[in-house]
Order: sequence, then structure tokens, then C-alpha cells
Amino acid sequence: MKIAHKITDQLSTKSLAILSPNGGGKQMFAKALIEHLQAQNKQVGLVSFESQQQTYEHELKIDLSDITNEVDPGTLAKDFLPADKLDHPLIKALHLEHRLNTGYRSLSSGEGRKLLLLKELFSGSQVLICDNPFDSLDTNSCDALSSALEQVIHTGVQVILMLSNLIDLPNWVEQLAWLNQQEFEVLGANNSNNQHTIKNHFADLVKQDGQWPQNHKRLADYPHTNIAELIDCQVIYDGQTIFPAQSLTIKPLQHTLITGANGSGKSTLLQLITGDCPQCFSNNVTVFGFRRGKGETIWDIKKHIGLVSADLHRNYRVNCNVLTVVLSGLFDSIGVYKQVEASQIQIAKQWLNKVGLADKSQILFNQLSFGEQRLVLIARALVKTPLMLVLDEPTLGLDESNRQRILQFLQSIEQQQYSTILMVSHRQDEHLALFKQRIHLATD
Ligand SMILES: Nc1ncnc2c1ncn2[C@@H]1O[C@H](COP(=O)(O)OP(=O)(O)OP(=O)(O)O)[C@@H](O)[C@H]1O
Repeated sequence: MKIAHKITDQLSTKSLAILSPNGGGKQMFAKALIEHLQAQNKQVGLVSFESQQQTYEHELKIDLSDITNEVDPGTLAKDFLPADKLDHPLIKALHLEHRLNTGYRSLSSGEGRKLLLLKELFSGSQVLICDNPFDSLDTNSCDALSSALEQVIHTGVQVILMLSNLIDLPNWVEQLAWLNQQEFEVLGANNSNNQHTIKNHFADLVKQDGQWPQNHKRLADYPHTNIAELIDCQVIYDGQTIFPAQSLTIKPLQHTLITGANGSGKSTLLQLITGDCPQCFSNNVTVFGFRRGKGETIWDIKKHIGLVSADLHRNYRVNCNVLTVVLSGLFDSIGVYKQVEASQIQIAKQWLNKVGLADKSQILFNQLSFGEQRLVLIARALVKTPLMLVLDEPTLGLDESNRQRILQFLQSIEQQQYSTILMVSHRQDEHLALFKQRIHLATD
């Protein structure tokens, strides 16, 4: 790839941020760049959503739980790091010191990401490529990571950030570049002029959304007072209480935002509601009028929920095309195993159009970029006009314009009044006024 040569020629500076939209070719670019740098005998480290997914899939492969009938934690967090670095202050700054004996699969999504970032930071690489390193990290961790990257530059390491949001650009970055497919442009110094150019590049990509897909659902027939009610709920993993007794009531249209540091239990709280946390049965949880553990099936619950989460994303590993992934939202399955009606296909296509991926409907899901996959999963969650939309960091991996598109969806859903939104987000600009109820989970 010629552009990889171009960048190494240009990279006389220690730090470069490459801004790129979803589908802009970051993955291919990073691959070409790594090959090019390795040919020069440089040691290169890479952290990306894709490498995180590969680590997860490797951990699933080596999981011996089924064979030994005991829970196999897999590789412990500490084994990802050099033994002589286990006391490094950065581990504490990223709040990972108490997770070192946890298996990788059990880490929260932010914790997993921070661990892989630490692994690469400690690896002694001469060039470090980080694809959206601040996505899914809480505010304190973003600050700690940013200053760690800045410090590592002073030790002679070159840092290349690949970012999808200008808002994530640290001010210590020296050079800026823009990448969109074959278009690669080194803009020069990190100053307001060049930032403005990038802002315009992103703005040029905003497409007019198609019409809101047909929707006849209203909440009027919903027979219960609450969508969900949790009373004094607690989850304990490996003898550790994840959050102190938590109560929460969500009424119809009471859109609710959950915030808190990485590992504070946000996803776990959501999983008590969706039924994905096994401890929902030992807790006092009522969802859509079903008191959990009293004979209802998980499907009684799931059929009313549209879900986007890191867990769903990393476990969506069936090799089917994009349209099938959207359709699978109608059946709450991974892949589609039922006859699909023409009207359902039509609605699924409308949703693909709405997320800007109409032209990719026949492409295999796993051939899309991480951000594009996320957009498909959002369409999958919305396709059945669910009673409750559970969005656990839905905009992870999305670029500036796609994030705005999804935030507009939320506004539109609020106006149409058929779905109650329950969302987790670390990003301040996603804490919309429509969230009338806000729950902050504190870590001790
Ligand atoms: N199956 C499990 N076994 C052991 N520990 C677990 C398990 N699942 C989650 N945990 C731990 O529980 C804590 C809460 O996890 P959770 O995913 O709910 O955090 P979170 O607030 O959503 O974090 P993030 O912001 O990083 O997504 C984490 O420290 C995680 O390591």
C-alpha cells in the first residue's frame, strides 16, 4: 500500500493522529503500515477493537470449562503483562490493580481494553499504533492513558493514534492526518486550522437519513406500571460484591442513563434486566411484569428488548450477511433459522438504509469494520420496535457523524413514544436531556 510509505516518510515527528470515518480503511491501513515498519526491523505494537476481539476468541478456544467441568478462568490479566511491571504505577492509575488475578474473559469491556493497552505500552515496541484507544474508557482512565502515551513518546517511542472522533484528540499530538479509503492526507501540525479541515471532512460525510421505518407500535396497550423493577439487587463474582444493594424502577418512557467507572457494574446491572446475568434469579427482579425465577422463559423477556452491547457484539460470530444480522433481531437469535416474510425483509432493509449501510446488505458481517458492525447491531436492535431499548455503550467505535446519527435516533424514539431507553455511556455529549433518570454506580 503506497500510503504506508507516504506516512513513514512523513513521520519525522513522534506523534501522529490519523482521523478517519467508519469504513475509512483504518484496519487495512494499520496492517500495511505494520508490514512496512517491520520490513525496516521496527518492533510495532497495535491495539484495536479487532485485536481485542481476536484475544477474546483465542480465550474462548482455550477454555477448558466443558472438559474439566470446572470454571476455567483462561489467561489471567497479570499474565498479559511482563512480571517485572506488575507494580507499575500505571496499572493503579488505570484501576486494574485489583483485577490482575481475573481471567481475561471476565474483565469488563473497558478493563479488557485497558489491559491490552498496558500490554503494548510495556512491550518495548518502537512504534505504537492505537485504534480509538479512548473509546470505552472512563474519564479518569482516558486522562491516565493520555499522559502515559505522552510520557512514552519521551522515551523514544513513536505513537500513532487512529481516531474516529475529533473530540478524542489529545493536545500533545504533534501531527494530524486524514484517511478515507484511498485518500490519505498528512495535514501538518495539530492546530485549529487543521482540526477545522478534519471537522469539515467529517461534515461532508453526513448523509441525509432515509425515512423512519414503518412503525405502528405505541405503548398504550402495555398493561404494567413498570417496565423493570429491581429491589436491593446484588451481584457477587468470585466472592466480590460488584455493587452495593441497588434498587431501580423504570416506568414506561422513563428513559434511564447509567454511568460509572470501568468495572463499576453497569453492564452487570443491565444484564440483571435482560436476563443475561445468571444471578437475576437469586435477586428481586421484575421485568415486563415477570418476576424473574417464577417460570417465565428468557424469550418472554427478550422478545420485548432490543439490545446492543459489547457482549452481543463479540459473541455475534455466525458468518452471515448484514441483512440476516438485522433480521435476526426479530427472532432474538444469532443468525436466522426461520422463514422470513417479505414484509420483514423490507423493514430490515429500511433500517439498513437508516444506518447508512443499504449498499452493504449482502456483505458478510465479519467483513465489515468494527464501527460498521456496530451500526448493523443498532439496526438489529431497532428492527422490532422493542418495548425497551437496552444500549450498553452503543456508539463504541462509531465516528463523529455516525454518533450524531444515533443520538438523533434516540431523540426520534423519545418523540414517537413506543420504546423506553436504558443506556450506558462514558461520553458526556451522549448524556442527553431525554434521560430523566440517571443512576451513577460508584466504585469503592
Ligand atoms: N463472569 C464474571 N466473573 C468474574 N468477574 C466478573 C464477571 N463478569 C463481570 N465481572 C467483573 O465485574 C465487574 C463489573 O463488570 P461490568 O462489565 O458490569 O462493568 P462495567 O461498569 O460495565 O465496566 P465498563 O465500563 O468497563 O464496561 C468487573 O470488574 C468485571 O471484571
